[in-house]
Amino acid sequence: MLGTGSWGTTFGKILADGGASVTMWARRPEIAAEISRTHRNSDYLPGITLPVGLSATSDLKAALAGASHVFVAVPSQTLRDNLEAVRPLLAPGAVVVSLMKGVEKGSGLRMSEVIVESLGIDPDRVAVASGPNLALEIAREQPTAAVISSSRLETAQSVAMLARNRYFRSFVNTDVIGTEFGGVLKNLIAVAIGIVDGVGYGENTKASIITRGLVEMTDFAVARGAKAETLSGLAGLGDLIATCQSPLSRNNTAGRLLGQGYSFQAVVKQMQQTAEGLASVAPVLELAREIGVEMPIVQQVKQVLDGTLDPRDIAPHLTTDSDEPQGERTGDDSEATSGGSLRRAFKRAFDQLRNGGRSALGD
Ligand SMILES: NC(=O)C1=CN([C@@H]2O[C@H](COP(=O)(O)OP(=O)(O)OC[C@H]3O[C@@H](n4cnc5c(N)ncnc54)[C@H](O)[C@@H]3O)[C@@H](O)[C@H]2O)C=CC1
Ligand SMILES: O=C(CO)COP(=O)(O)O
Repeated sequence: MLGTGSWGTTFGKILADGGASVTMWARRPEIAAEISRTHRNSDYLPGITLPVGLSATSDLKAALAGASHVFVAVPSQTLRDNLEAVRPLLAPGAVVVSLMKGVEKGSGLRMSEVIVESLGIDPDRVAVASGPNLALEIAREQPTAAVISSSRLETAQSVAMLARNRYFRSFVNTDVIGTEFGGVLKNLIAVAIGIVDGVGYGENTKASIITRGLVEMTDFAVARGAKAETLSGLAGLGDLIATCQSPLSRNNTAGRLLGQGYSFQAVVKQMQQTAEGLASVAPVLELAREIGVEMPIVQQVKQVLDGTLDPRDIAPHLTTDSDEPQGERTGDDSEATSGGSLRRAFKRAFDQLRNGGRSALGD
């Protein structure tokens, strides 16, 4: 496991509690020492005792030696630099799993794309994990589900077999684009929710933004090649709900501070942990512009971050977008997915027939 922040450490615990032998790589030797000696990571997971099957080192070579699966949970903007050191040390045939929920500034690449490019490995050896996975809740062993996705189903399955235990269940799919973008985009909507929370608006405003936000997420992801149904699953709607309603979410928290009137610089200074949404706004809007998808909520988050929009005005498009009443277009009836429900029903029936009456494995 590369990264001993809140998610890397929690995922290491998930794997070790499922029976795997886990070596964590920590950038800071003092964190590696604390994990190995006391089975604690008090900066990131206060009050949590880590399993004995989990140890840590700050020696990257030792951490990667003979590893069949390498999980990565560092801040997205540091991934490329970190992988430079990993490349010569990766065991032949090792599967690399991204736990991250950001896109790279400048290139706009998803984390799995950065992994393929930087390590020069086949996409079939890369998987991503996503879903409603607030680290501290899982570290407290509260029952949770996630999705593991890879272009090769067997790769996703091998990871899902490792990432399962009595409190954690992994489903699989092969829609890497949808699974990754679900995690990236829900962060941006969670920032918007935090902002209106900070302003003092109530549940109607938040439910309106979550619902319209899901349409924005689906439009964007489908235009980038995702399957619409992935955005209705754990990696889309599931994660959107968890992140938008939890004070544990760092993106939500960052938004709340903005809504309370703190500047972007002040918020960045206050955040002790990674809030990926803050760095993803600009590259996501650039990608949206390239494919001609409108993202009014994300656009307004950017304006608040830039200091050009008063947080109290963040949702005017919900009420004053147009003089003409508009039809409510949901993710399910967007052009990209028209007939989606019917097609899905047929596909489910077909999959069940193919599986001898059992439902197909997957989220
Ligand atoms: N915390 C959570 O609940 C979840 C987080 N994620 C994703 O996991 C990824 C990692 O996030 P967290 O662990 O939560 O962040 P965190 O802020 O808790 O920890 C980040 C870790 O990366 C290390 N780090 C910082 N700069 C680095 C660098 N240049 N090179 C190497 N390591 C560096 C930090 O020392 C720390 O150990 C993010 O993409 C996040 O979106 C995904 C699901 C859940
Ligand atoms: O991705 C997460 C939950 O699934 C964590 O969200 P935050 O990064 O906003 O804390």
